Amino acid sequence: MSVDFQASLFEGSRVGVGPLAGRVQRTELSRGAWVDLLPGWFEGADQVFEDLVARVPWRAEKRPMYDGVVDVPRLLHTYGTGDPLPHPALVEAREALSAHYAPELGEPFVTAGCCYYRDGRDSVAWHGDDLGRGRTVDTMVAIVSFGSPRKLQLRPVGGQLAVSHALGHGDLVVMGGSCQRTWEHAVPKTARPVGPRISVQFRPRNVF
Ligand SMILES: O=C(O)CCC(=O)C(=O)O
Ligand SMILES: [Fe+2]
Repeated sequence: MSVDFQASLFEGSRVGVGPLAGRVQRTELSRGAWVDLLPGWFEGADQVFEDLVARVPWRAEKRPMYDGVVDVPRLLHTYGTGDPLPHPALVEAREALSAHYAPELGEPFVTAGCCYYRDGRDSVAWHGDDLGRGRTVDTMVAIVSFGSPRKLQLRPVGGQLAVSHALGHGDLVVMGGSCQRTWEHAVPKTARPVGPRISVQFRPRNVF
């Protein structure tokens, strides 16, 4: 096999992220919250999706509800600070996000939460990522989406649904400013026949 042929093979199957600067579109919400969007940030998102399905040690969680326990309707795994990530493209993504947002955020993204929505019955209810510092200070949560598009909805705390983004294959969304404490987000269930979706959320230290 010639070197040229090998190079063209690699070119056609590049997996990784594109540039962020000048491409991310910011929408100011109210109360000091904002959302950045970059559709199609990932190249080779198909391959990343396949690899994540196979490599992430997905687990089902249960949580207490009334006098019993119910299944959390999605599969999960969180990579903590320093844990090796399951795909080099995720390392590339985390480094690119940390570099791009450093002037505003002042610290790197360090954890990667992974969620696997198997079909339209899997979902996450309205919440803010406010169990850690997100409850009291401005921060950022960057989400990359793979697989079937699903809606990410946003509303001000105590208010009506205000923003809905169909997050597609390889898309980036970053929630910033006061978003985790003044706004809530959700991925609603859908009766439409949808395929599986994986979401990877990059967060700074002690944001979850
Ligand atoms: O699936 C998503 O994009 C959102 C997940 C989310 O909000 C969370 O896990 O905190
Ligand atoms: Fe969240």
